[in-house]
Amino acid sequence: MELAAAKAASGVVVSRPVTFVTGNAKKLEEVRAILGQTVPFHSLKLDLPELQGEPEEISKEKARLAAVEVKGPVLVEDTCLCFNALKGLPGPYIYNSSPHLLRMFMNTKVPSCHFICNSNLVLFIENLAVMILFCGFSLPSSNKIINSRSKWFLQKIGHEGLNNLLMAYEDKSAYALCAFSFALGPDAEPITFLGKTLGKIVAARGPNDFGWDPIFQPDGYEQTYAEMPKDEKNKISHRSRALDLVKSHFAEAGYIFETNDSKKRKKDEE
Ligand SMILES: O=c1nc[nH]c2c1ncn2[C@H]1C[C@H](O)[C@@H](COP(=O)(O)OP(=O)(O)OP(=O)(O)O)O1
Ligand SMILES: [Mg+2]
Repeated sequence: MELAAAKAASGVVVSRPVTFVTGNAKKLEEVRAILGQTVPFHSLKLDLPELQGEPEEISKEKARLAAVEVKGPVLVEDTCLCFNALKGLPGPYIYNSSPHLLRMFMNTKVPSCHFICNSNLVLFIENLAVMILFCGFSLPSSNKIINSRSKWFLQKIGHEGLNNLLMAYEDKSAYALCAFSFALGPDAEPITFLGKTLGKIVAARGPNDFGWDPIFQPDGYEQTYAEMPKDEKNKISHRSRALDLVKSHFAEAGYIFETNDSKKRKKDEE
C-alpha cells in the first residue's frame, strides 16, 4: 500500500519544500543530522492537538491537521516509549495530558496505599494509579482530542518515576517507537513510516538534555541513549529507523521540488 502510494506519486512536482512540524528542538536536531540533504525541508513549530489511540493513527491525524494549517507538504513525528511489562504503556501518553485531568490527579488519593508499609511499593502503586487514571480517563470515545500543550507525564514523574513504574516487574524490557507521517497536502492521505528500537529501562545515566534518553539502554549496548555519542544513537535509534523508510520513500517517489530558482527559470522560459 505504501509502495503503491510511492509509485503513484512518482515524479510529482512539489511546489515547496516539506515542512517538518515539531516543537521539539532536540528532535529537530536529530532529524536534520539523519536526513542531511536527502529530503528538502524546513521546520515549523505548530501547536496541534494530538489524537489518542495507536501511534500510527496519532501520527497520521497530526499530519492531516498540519497539512491543513501549512497548505502544503508536511512531515510530522510522534514518539512513544513502551514498557513490555505494562503492555506498551506509557506509550504515546509519555508526554501528553490535559489540564483538567492533571488537576484531578493532583486531588486524587490512592486508598490502598494507606495500609502498605513498604514505601517503594506505595510509590509504585501511586505512580501506577496515576498512570491508570490518566490513561483510563483520557480515552473517552466522544472526545478523542487532547491538548498537546500541557505536557506532563515524563515531566511530572521524571526518570525515577518511570523506573518506579516497573519496580514490581522483573521484565524491564521496553521499546522506543517512532511514527513519521508525510502528507503531500491537505487533500492527500498521509503515509506513515514506523521505526522501533528494542531496549530496557535502567536508572538514569548520562546527560539529561533529551526526554527519556538517560533511562533507555538499547539492546546490545552498555550505554544509554544519553551516554552514546549522538551519531551512534542516530545509527540505531527508533527515529533513524523510521527515517530510513522516509528516505527510501522519497528516493522511490522521485518528487520534484520546485525551488525559487527553478520557478524563475520556468517563468523565463515561458
Ligand atoms: O529520541 C528520544 N529520546 C528521548 N526522549 C524522546 C525522544 N523522542 C521523543 N522524546 C520525548 C519527548 C517527549 O517527551 C516524548 C514524545 O513526545 P512527542 O509528542 O513525540 O514530542 P514533542 O511533543 O516533544 O514534540 P512534537 O512537537 O514533535 O510533537 O518523548
Ligand atoms: Mg507532541
